[in-house]
Amino acid sequence: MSEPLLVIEDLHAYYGTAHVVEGASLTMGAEPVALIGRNGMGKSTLCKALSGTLGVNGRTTGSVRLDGADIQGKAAHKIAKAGVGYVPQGRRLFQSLTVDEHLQIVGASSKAAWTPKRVYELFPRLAERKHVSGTSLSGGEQEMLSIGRALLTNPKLLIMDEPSEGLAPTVVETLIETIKDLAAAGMGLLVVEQNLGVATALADRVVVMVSGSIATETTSGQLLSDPEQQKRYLGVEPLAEAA
Ligand SMILES: Nc1ncnc2c1ncn2[C@@H]1O[C@H](COP(=O)(O)OP(=O)(O)OP(=O)(O)O)[C@@H](O)[C@H]1O
Repeated sequence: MSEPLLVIEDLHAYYGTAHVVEGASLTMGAEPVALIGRNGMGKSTLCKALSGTLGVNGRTTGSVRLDGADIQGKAAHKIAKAGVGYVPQGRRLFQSLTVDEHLQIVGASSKAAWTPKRVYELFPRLAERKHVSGTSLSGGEQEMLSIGRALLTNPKLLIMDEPSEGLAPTVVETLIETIKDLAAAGMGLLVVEQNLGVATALADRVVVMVSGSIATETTSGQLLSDPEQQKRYLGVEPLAEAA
């Protein structure tokens, strides 16, 4: 039997003395998983811990395996090389770099599955804005660039932190279709989403983070049909049409 795509066991993450992820465990295959939870529960910190981007004060313990390879506590570039693509919350682009420079600095091999050319085919809008500074793009274009940059590392697993944040509904719809296509082509997807509509459109399996660990899980169908669950897990008022 082959190993599951991602196995997280008793993962802890700290910023200095702040203990934020407190024993998170999750096993997932290539099927998309949405990670939800109220504000401050540690979702972004878990994403950072998995991608090696906690920063200078960050520290992790526990076990994280990607396709059987130990990636816990490794440097970000090694984790990327092992097959984790990370699209951070807020996109993290550079004002001093153009769209094209953002893609070129990844240093993707011209023989790799994902090249800048293929990213431009996926997002023609980026091709039109090739020479524009990363931070001059619209929110949707910035998200495309952040995704494109992550794809250039040819990930087996794409971790996305709040991809729909701050985007107009029509832009979100297009984005959902693109992300679904990537997942349908076999890329694993772990997506943090506070937007219930987006989370449930992207994944059937929904895991819930409470106080630094994965407390429970549900399905999109159950979540959408149960306003109580929505309130409990997300701390938001239920979707009007879900009642
Ligand atoms: N760099 C940091 N240093 C110290 N504490 C931090 C740091 N970043 C986040 N935290 C704390 O860790 C906790 C979890 O934050 P995190 O951003 O992971 O939660 P979240 O579930 O993603 O929340 P949100 O939905 O609001 O983004 C919060 O109490 C936050 O204040």
